Amino acid sequence: MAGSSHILVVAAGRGSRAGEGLPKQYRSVAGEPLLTRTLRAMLADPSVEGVTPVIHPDDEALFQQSASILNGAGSGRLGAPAHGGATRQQSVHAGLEALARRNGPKPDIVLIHDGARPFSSPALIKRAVRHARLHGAAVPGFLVTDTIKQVSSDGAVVGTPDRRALRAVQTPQAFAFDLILDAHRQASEAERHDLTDDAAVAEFAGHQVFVFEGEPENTKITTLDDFARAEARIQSSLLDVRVGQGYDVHAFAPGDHVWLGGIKVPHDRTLLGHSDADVLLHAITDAILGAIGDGDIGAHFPPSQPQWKGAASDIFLKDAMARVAALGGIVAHIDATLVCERPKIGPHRDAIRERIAAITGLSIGRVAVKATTSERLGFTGREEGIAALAIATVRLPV
Ligand SMILES: Nc1ccn([C@@H]2O[C@H](COP(=O)(O)OP(=O)(O)OP(=O)(O)O)[C@@H](O)[C@H]2O)c(=O)n1
Ligand SMILES: C[C@](O)(CO)[C@H](O)COP(=O)(O)O
Repeated sequence: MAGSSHILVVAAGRGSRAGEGLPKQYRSVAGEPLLTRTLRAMLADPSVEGVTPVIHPDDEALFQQSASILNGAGSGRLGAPAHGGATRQQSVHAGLEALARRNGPKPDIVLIHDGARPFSSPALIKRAVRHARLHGAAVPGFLVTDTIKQVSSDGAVVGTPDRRALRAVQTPQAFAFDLILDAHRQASEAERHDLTDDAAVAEFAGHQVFVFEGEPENTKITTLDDFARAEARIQSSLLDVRVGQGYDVHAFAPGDHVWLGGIKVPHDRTLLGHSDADVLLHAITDAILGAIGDGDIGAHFPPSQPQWKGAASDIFLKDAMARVAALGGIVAHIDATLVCERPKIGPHRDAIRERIAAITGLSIGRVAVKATTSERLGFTGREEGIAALAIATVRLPV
């Protein structure tokens, strides 16, 4: 019987070659943090029992934000993050030790993947697991098509290896768990911290490593140019543009605040209805679901189910975002209008936009929130309730 497999995603680096700013794994690529994309790719194969991220201790909040966008999309199999070290090798070792300390059985197979490689396919994960079972230590690679030169420090060519014997290797690298944990322990005890991949760690410990077919598209995002290429690649595949609309109404009742766009707004009444009655988030959620033809908020979160009573509505919006991401798409833009006499929305507009941007992972320039009165006409004019309308633009792969 096949045993269990687990994936370690190392994401504790500082991204120094990608220039200043956030660590590269938390920067946005086509509207989503790079690490969110990588984690989703790793969670895509349901036969993998779990995915453990290895992060820098300073990045807890950034990590939680990136992981929260996954919502659904296999995220139940995302484990608590381990803390990495000063080099990739030390981060992998720390992650393996964290897995070894876990309660319960250890995985038979562990795949070790760079957080900076968001483009791996589920087929590559399956191939990696299969070859690890076959050989104990296996890495994805492909023939090099350029001639490779060995050079001395002054740039003088000192050799031209036969390229037929060369392979460019990538991740996920796949191993029997005990083999690679022991190899990392040996390298660490020998104070070898300069090994640039886990195959080299296994080789150091005397194991035979095999190469299986990798994916040229499975590139690593290392420099700013790589970010530009990744962005262009994702954007150019998203040519199926959809527009969805959402509309929602909630009635006023006695109370002292309303939830609008994930912000608690003081008011002399409250809103009644599904969850926390956040009429704005409900309309936006329905607009996104409409764009992908996937029902509406009530179909996925029936008001008859007691767990949604009083629930914070960001859950529903994150779920809709995850449904778009699961189709390989992005939400390009949200435009929403609140219709009410009171409370006045202007003073809260920026906070609401920021909150929606944080929930969705969109930049604030892609979130518009407007408000209007209905000139004292109709139920909103009589201050019996608030209405919200929203439009979402979604881009999906063709
Ligand atoms: N101390 C480190 C260094 C790297 N990594 C991870 O290993 C992967 C491959 O490393 P690289 O692309 O070199 O990332 P950085 O080390 O962040 O980049 P740089 O070398 O430019 O600083 C990345 O997902 C990175 O986060 C890690 O977990 N811990
Ligand atoms: C592990 C790796 O991605 C295989 O190609 C590569 O060695 C990582 O190198 P980095 O300098 O840590 O990015």
